[in-house]
Amino acid sequence: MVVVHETPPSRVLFGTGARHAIPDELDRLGVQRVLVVVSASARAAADELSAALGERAVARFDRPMVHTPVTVTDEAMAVVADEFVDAVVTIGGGAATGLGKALVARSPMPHVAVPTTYSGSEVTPVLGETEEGVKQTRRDASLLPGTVVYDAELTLRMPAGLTLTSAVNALAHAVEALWAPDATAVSDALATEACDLLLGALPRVLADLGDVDARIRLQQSAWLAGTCLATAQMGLHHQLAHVLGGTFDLPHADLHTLLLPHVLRFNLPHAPRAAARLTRITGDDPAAVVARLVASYDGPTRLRVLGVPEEGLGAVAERVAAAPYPNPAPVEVGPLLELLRAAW
Ligand SMILES: NC(=O)C1=CN([C@@H]2O[C@H](COP(=O)(O)OP(=O)(O)OC[C@H]3O[C@@H](n4cnc5c(N)ncnc54)[C@H](O)[C@@H]3O)[C@@H](O)[C@H]2O)C=CC1
Ligand SMILES: O=C(O)/C=C\C(=O)CC(=O)O
Repeated sequence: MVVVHETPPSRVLFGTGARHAIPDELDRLGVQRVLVVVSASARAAADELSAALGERAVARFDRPMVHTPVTVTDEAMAVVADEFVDAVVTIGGGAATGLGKALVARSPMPHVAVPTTYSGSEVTPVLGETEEGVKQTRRDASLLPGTVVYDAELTLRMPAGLTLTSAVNALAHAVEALWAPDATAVSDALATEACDLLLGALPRVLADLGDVDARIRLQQSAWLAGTCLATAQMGLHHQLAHVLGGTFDLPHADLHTLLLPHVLRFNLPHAPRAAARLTRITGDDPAAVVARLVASYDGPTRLRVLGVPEEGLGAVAERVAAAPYPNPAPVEVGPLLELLRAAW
């Protein structure tokens, strides 16, 4: 069998204070009319950037939304057109990055992504968009942000809950790369290092949210994990997150966090290589370790608490089983419904 490994070409500026290099990066790109897309949490960083850019910061859009609803993208596209925007800088979580990608898909232009969570979207050519409650996810090289700026100083105020769930979102990217049918020596190496680094750094950060060194390590693991998502195919875990998230408009990272132990339990008996690596890293049953980690920091553990109606689970199982993402365990309605009921 021949597997194809592609390394997506992103340029990464990494380091505390890296955000101050954004104006020079925009000079390098030769752009003049910049739209700043910003999550509510990153207003101060956007103000700082706008002041540094002066007249080049022609517009700001501050309402990116999780799961990238096309109605919100349409609003932002009107700003792109009205202001003759020729580049977008996104500062914030995966919702801001996703909106940047959706704009680039409609109006090709340079995208500088400045992530403030661990979603990893900034290094992937993946975009999920939601229209009328249905989330469609696609992959295209043109969606990958050209420049990524990782500045751990922008993550120091991330609360414990988001730190935990966003890091587990990253962990899920690495875990699924380990059992992906197109895993390669490179994706295995990235995924193994991502899991090891992340599981070491996360308890340190949760013990001291302002520990810059541990935050840097978490950001490095998110970068590695995002790169796994960029190169290897997603499986059942991401598919469940996308179908549930799009259908019930749920918080993305919370959903990943509560699903991961269940999907690990479901898949690991069918994925011996991934099981061996994860057992070596965790020193225990990987599903139990992740479940304990989430529970001990009061993370989300029940779909019903997120607001998913029990009677909606059957339709989710049927939709996923009708067109499953590639997955080591067979994806059939009955076992899937059991998994969902356990998570509910
Ligand atoms: N295409 C891809 O490769 C990927 C896409 N995604 C997408 O990204 C979105 C989820 O992104 P997330 O980052 O989980 O959440 P998010 O972008 O929705 O942010 C969640 C909340 O956290 C706040 N926030 C962000 N950074 C913060 C910080 N440093 N301190 C305090 N608050 C902060 C935001 O303002 C928001 O209220 C979903 O739409 C998901 O589908 C997620 C992973 C990969
Ligand atoms: O589920 C994830 O973390 C990875 C991919 C997506 O979320 C797709 C997207 O909404 O951009």
